Amino acid sequence: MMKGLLKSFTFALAGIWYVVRTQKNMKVHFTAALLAVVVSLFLCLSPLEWGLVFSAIFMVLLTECINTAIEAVVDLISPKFHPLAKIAKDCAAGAVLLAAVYSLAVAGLVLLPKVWGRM
Ligand SMILES: Nc1ncnc2c1ncn2[C@@H]1O[C@H](COP(=O)(O)OP(=O)(O)OP(=O)(O)O)[C@@H](O)[C@H]1O
Repeated sequence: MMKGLLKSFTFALAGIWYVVRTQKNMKVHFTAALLAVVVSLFLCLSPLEWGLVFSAIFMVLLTECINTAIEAVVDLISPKFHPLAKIAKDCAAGAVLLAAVYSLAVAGLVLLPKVWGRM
């Protein structure tokens, strides 16, 4: 049981590492996440505000992982142009965009006013 769990965990980490290695957007997301955490540490956020910041960070990272998974499956099943393949890839990319907009909203509503207040 523990062995199976450890195996699944290793596969999941390999998946995340694949996304980091191959997707330039993921590198950008990780850099932005790190920056957001460092800035947040200086701003003495409340638990709720930390929750919003982490929800934004994880939303972006997990949608990028799902987007990469969908792209891989689509490329496997439909290497040639197909309207349904286009829908699948465009919708997956749309999910990442929505998550990015959410994270910008959190940055604008939670972090920016605090940074502004310290100037
Ligand atoms: N097999 C396909 N059939 C139809 N449209 C496709 C197909 N593959 C890609 N597309 C279209 O091209 C767009 C870009 O696809 P692509 O696979 O290059 O993804 P990407 O967003 O550039 O991601 P990445 O750079 O991470 O590979 C898709 O959003 C889709 O509109």
